[in-house]
Order: sequence, then structure tokens, then C-alpha cells
Amino acid sequence: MSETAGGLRIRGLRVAFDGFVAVDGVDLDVAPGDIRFLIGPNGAGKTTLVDAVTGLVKATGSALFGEQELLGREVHRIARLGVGRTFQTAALFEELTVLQNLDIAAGAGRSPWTMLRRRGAVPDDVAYALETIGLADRRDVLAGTLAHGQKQWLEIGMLLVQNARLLLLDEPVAGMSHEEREATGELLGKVAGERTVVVIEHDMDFLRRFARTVTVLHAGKVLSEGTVAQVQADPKVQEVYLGHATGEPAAQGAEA
Ligand SMILES: Nc1ncnc2c1ncn2[C@@H]1O[C@H](COP(=O)(O)OP(=O)(O)OP(=O)(O)O)[C@@H](O)[C@H]1O
Repeated sequence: MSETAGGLRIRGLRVAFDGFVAVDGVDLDVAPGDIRFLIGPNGAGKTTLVDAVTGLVKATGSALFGEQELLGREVHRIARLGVGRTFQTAALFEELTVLQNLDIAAGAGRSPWTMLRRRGAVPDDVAYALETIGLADRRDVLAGTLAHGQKQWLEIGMLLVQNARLLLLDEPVAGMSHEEREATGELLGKVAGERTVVVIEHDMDFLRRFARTVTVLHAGKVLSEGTVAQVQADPKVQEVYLGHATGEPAAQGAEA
């Protein structure tokens, strides 16, 4: 398992579903420690790209994490290489406590002997994750009783204890309050650096606040890439979003 942040280098990524090409020859470089936002209209291929990188759908081309090729490997092997993801709905054990959820996630990468030795005490990595996600004082409450935002943070904590070095987060602030969004942005800032983070996001205010670099996908291809300001000023991006019912974003951002 990699102990340092690796970069993600995708070349010629292609995913087809029964002849429909959802991801169509994508090249994407995410530098080690970066926070890359992946945006684009509905159906652009964002989730499918993440599914391909994490082994959930078959893809051709190449996706290197550090030195390791991810394509063609099974989901659990990709996870063991340090690649972790969240989904749009949090996948937690709601009837277990925050601490138990983290313990189980940590256990996935530990031997039974290590688990036995550590029983009773809170292992350092779990304590670190609790602190990082801001749930140290909620460690003994049932995950099911957490606020929506806290559930997402717990999921990120579970990736931290699994020692994920590449985190792929699918719309982490969907449905969150303003305060929760701010806290999530700060959490991403803490998590990146030692780790590489890719965020699929529709929320343009959140993107403007917290993205370092942005890639815009459209119809399975990379439409634009750069800093937030560069992408927002790109006429191609404005056109795609202006022609799209939900797409306030780039048009508003053009003044930036
Ligand atoms: N399992 C599947 N079988 C067939 N088509 C699929 C499958 N998964 C995704 N697609 C299609 O691939 C395209 C890309 O979908 P994807 O979910 O990756 O888009 P997205 O950019 O994540 O969109 P959204 O923002 O709505 O989540 C869509 O047209 C979608 O209908």
C-alpha cells in the first residue's frame, strides 16, 4: 500500500454501455495532493469515470495511481492500493456507533492479531480520523442519528482509517446546510496534501470556495480544464451550461 500521495494519470479512458459511449477517450492528470473538482452537466460521465477508476465498470485505456495501473483490477484490489470513494448516499452501519463504524473500516485492512491487540483502546489512526472529521465528541452516538453532513464526514473518516491515498468523492455536499458545506470544504483542505482528492460536484459556490483545479466533462469528453477562474471564463463551458436547464454556474462565474 502506498504511504504517500500518488497522482492520478488517466489516458484514453473509455467506457461503453451496450454501444453507448459514456466516457469517450478521457485524459486526466491530477497532481499528488491536489483537490480536483470534476464538473459537467447531468450525464457527462463523471460518475462513470469514477466507477471505472474504482473497478465498478469495465473500461479501456489506462488509469495509473502512482505507478500502479488500476484498470483491469478487482474492486477490493484497487481499494487496497489506497483508492477510496464515497457515493451520493452515505454507506454506513446506522445501528452502530461512529467509533464502531471507524473500527470496522480500519479492520478491513488489519490482521486479526492487530485487531485483538488494539481492542479496548482507540487506535491512533481512528483517533486521528475522529479528530480530523470533527466527530471526536460524537464517537459513541449511533451513526444513524448523525446529521446528514456528519454522515458524509464519517464516510470520509472511514476512507482515512483505510489509509486511502486517493479519495474520490461523489457530490459530498449535496443536501448540506451552508455551515456543513463550509466545514466540508475545510475538511477537504485538511485531507488533501498527503492525499489526492477528486470531487464530483454540482454546487458552484462550493467549487468557487474550495476547488484548486477543475476539469469539465461534457458528453464523455474533457471540455475544459484549469483553475476555477480559467474554467469559468471558457466560452465552451459557458455555452454548455447556458444551454442547460440546471446550469447557472459558468455563466455566473464569467464575471470572475
Ligand atoms: N450502467 C449503465 N448502463 C447504461 N448507461 C449508463 C450506465 N451508467 C451510466 N450510464 C449512462 O452514461 C452516461 C453518463 O452517466 P454518469 O452517471 O456517469 O453521468 P454524470 O456526469 O455522473 O451525471 P450526474 O451529474 O447526473 O450524476 C449517462 O447517459 C448515463 O445514462
